[in-house]
Amino acid sequence: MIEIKNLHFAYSGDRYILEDISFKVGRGELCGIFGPNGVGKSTLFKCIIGFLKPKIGKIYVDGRDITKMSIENIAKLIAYVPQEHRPPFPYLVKEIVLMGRTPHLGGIFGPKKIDMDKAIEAMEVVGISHLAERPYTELSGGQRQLVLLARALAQETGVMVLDEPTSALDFRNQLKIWNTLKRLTEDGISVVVSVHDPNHMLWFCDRVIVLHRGKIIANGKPYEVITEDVLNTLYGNICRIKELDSIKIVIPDIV
Ligand SMILES: Nc1ncnc2c1ncn2[C@@H]1O[C@H](COP(=O)(O)OP(=O)(O)OP(=O)(O)O)[C@@H](O)[C@H]1O
Repeated sequence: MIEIKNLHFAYSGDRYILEDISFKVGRGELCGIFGPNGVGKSTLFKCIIGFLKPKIGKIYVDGRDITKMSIENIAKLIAYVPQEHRPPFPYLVKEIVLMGRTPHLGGIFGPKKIDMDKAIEAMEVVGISHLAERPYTELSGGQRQLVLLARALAQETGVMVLDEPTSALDFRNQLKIWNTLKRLTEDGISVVVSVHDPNHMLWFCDRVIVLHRGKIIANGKPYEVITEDVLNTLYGNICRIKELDSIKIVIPDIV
């Protein structure tokens, strides 16, 4: 469970990118963070994982204030899938996934069999076992996204934060990732994810937080939160919401 209280963040001076951000993500909840380019989603995620320090506010994971914790200790509680990651060295895929085990390794002894097994299992879940011996730097953007998800799975944390994890994926892999995230929530993991497609918010998330100009303008169940009014506020009048077999679907105005 993660709780953000009154978070304010500025890269410089007091020009706040994020202002008065407060929300909770319960155990086993899949929470979408939704908002236009540049609204502050990645910035929020970097605050949550301790890469950036909020000017004001607190972030609690299972009641522990992570704004006071080291990055190493935060990594035992939260796994992060960044938008993009380019390592300077052509590590093999299996080595990148094994890096997810780093917070669990004891001192100088390095990975044990259990760490290897967890990395292999994570690659199987994501469907990338066949890439294990390939250099990460030679993969396509979508394949790299899957590797980063496997690395996060291997980390075995109670909270996962994913920044646009499906942006480079084909249709089948997008659905696979959403199914994987759903399954994780069934195991009690809290998942926070940013995605640009409002339909994905409607169809897959339990809760949606909508950001506009650095503030939360809506927080609740996707069917209540993703409305034509909210989409108009974010993007102007470019789409409509229809219902098909009682499933809501956002349709662009040009169709
Ligand atoms: N290192 C930085 N220094 C100064 N400003 C930054 C920095 N990183 C991001 N910003 C600014 O902070 C704002 C929020 O950026 P952020 O990357 O968090 O947005 P986002 O919602 O994740 O966008 P996108 O959907 O395009 O990924 C933007 O105006 C961006 O220009």
